[in-house]
Amino acid sequence: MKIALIAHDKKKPDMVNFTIAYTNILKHHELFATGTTGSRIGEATGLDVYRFQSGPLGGDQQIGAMIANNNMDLVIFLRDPLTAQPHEPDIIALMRLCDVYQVPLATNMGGAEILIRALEDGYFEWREIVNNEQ
Ligand SMILES: O=C(CO)COP(=O)(O)O
Repeated sequence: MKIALIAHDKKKPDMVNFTIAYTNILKHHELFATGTTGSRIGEATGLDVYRFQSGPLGGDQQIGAMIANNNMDLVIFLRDPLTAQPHEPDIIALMRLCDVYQVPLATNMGGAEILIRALEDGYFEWREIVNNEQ
């Protein structure tokens, strides 16, 4: 599965801890991230992560483009709900595209835990059907 990992600055420690905890699951999948999040994950876990631009420089939009091509199976986006982001329109657009294409999206750690366990337990097999229909 193709998984996008994104975290706002105050949530990056949580994302690092999450990816350390679930390295054994994540290593079986294709990982994509916005620039700084991807660096932090790579340094902490050694996982192979394709890095797009940093979020404020267009990284959310690049991941959005993958979603629009139905080329992303899961998005884990640890958002900071308490800090204004200069690129808020890009963030909203990314989440909207997840809704357009029925891509599972977690925006906090609670959802991320559930989705990663669902992935491990095979609940994402329906995505293969979607992907094979393309
Ligand atoms: O701003 C972001 C998502 O909106 C994240 O970008 P970085 O991973 O480059 O910090």
